[in-house]
Amino acid sequence: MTLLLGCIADDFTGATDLAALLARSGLPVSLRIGIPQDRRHPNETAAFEVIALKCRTSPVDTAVNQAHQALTWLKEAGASRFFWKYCSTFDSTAEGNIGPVADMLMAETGATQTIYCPAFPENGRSIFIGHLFVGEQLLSESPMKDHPLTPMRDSSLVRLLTPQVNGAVGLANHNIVSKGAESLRAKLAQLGNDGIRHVIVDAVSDDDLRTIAAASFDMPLVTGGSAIAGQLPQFYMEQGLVSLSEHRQALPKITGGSIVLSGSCSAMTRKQVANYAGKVTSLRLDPIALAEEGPGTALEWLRQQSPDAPKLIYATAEPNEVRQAQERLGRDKAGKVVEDALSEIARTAFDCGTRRFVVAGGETSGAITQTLGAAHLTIGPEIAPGVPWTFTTLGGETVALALKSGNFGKETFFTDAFDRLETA
Ligand SMILES: Nc1ncnc2c1ncn2[C@@H]1O[C@H](COP(=O)(O)OP(=O)(O)O)[C@@H](O)[C@H]1O
Ligand SMILES: O=C(O)[C@@H](O)C(=O)COP(=O)(O)O
Repeated sequence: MTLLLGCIADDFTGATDLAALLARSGLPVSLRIGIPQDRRHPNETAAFEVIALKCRTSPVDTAVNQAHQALTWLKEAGASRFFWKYCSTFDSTAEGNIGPVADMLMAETGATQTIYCPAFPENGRSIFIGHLFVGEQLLSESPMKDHPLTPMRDSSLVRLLTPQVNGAVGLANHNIVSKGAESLRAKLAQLGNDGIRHVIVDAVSDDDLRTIAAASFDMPLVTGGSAIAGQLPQFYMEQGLVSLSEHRQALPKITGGSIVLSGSCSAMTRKQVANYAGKVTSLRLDPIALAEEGPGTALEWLRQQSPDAPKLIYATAEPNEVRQAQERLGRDKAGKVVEDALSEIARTAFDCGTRRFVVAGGETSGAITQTLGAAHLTIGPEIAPGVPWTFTTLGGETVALALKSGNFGKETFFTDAFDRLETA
């Protein structure tokens, strides 16, 4: 099939989010974990190929290098348009690799200008006059200010992006976008004439995103959240680049035990963990104990549980508890001991017969998915906006895997997830 858009995502929950929104078009989406080792002939690709990297918190050189390898694979597979997916809350370390990756992708794809649009109105992320809001709060006043790895303390996307890119950053604000695609195209052209290659674009609604997609679908490179990507397929169809085929893949029925593993400390995950902990057997992990003793106690606990009983294992904690762990261990080590422990727990759960996994947290999902050895995910039904069930094969067994972004889903998400799988 013609590969319409080659996509690179900076984390795994972001990749499944992107895949879910592209899949709403009814066109085939393929999600590959890490840089694929095999080459693909253009006939063997889906309309949308997503490559999931785990580079959100990586140093610039590492992220640029990985994204370059992903781009090379996508080009060889036949892509001529590309999408760079980062978080709808623009998560980035102080050093920041969103801009450097975009600069590299522009150079390699011949893009003279690109847009930055992380807005995801369905999940409460909007951009107004270049400022990112989470619900009704500015990003810097939202719980994202306390993120364990990427605390976001500024809401101005222009200010956040400027030190990360070569050249100035422009803004196409809501007054422009609300006047329609021609107005936006004219603004982009004017900024381009002024030498501005990086443009933040405001969006507060799906209508705005449709306007932005209408003005940018033919750019070699578009960057942003999943929601702007989700608007692109209709324009490819309108251009006659692809048409909907009747063929829909049947989804597998998965039985076998279930587990929720949470390393996310995001505000919504904290509520979801509290909700689910009241319903199933659960175990809480302490990063300091993990650093001193390893995950042996948790693995033993897991082996003692009935394989069929639903269970929850989590390191999810309040911001002050995260701070304490980070003061004792350092930010990176605290994150890593939790990610390593949850990964080992996931592997043991699989060995004990677990076949339905829900993982909360982007970094956590990356660590667990890599440890389980998943290489290719098929996209299933959406549980909540941006969180689909996915299916993969591990050791000859089909496994259902839902990778939940920290702040996505309702309070009852974990129960919703297993209910959704029953009715899929
Ligand atoms: N109690 C804790 N103390 C310190 N760090 C933690 C704790 N629990 C989880 N972490 C780390 O916090 C990070 C959360 O990031 P992530 O998994 O991406 O979640 P989210 O999607 O909510 O951002 C991970 O590196 C995880 O290992
Ligand atoms: O764009 C989004 O918000 C998500 O797709 C995403 O990337 C979330 O990241 P985590 O909260 O780290 O899971």
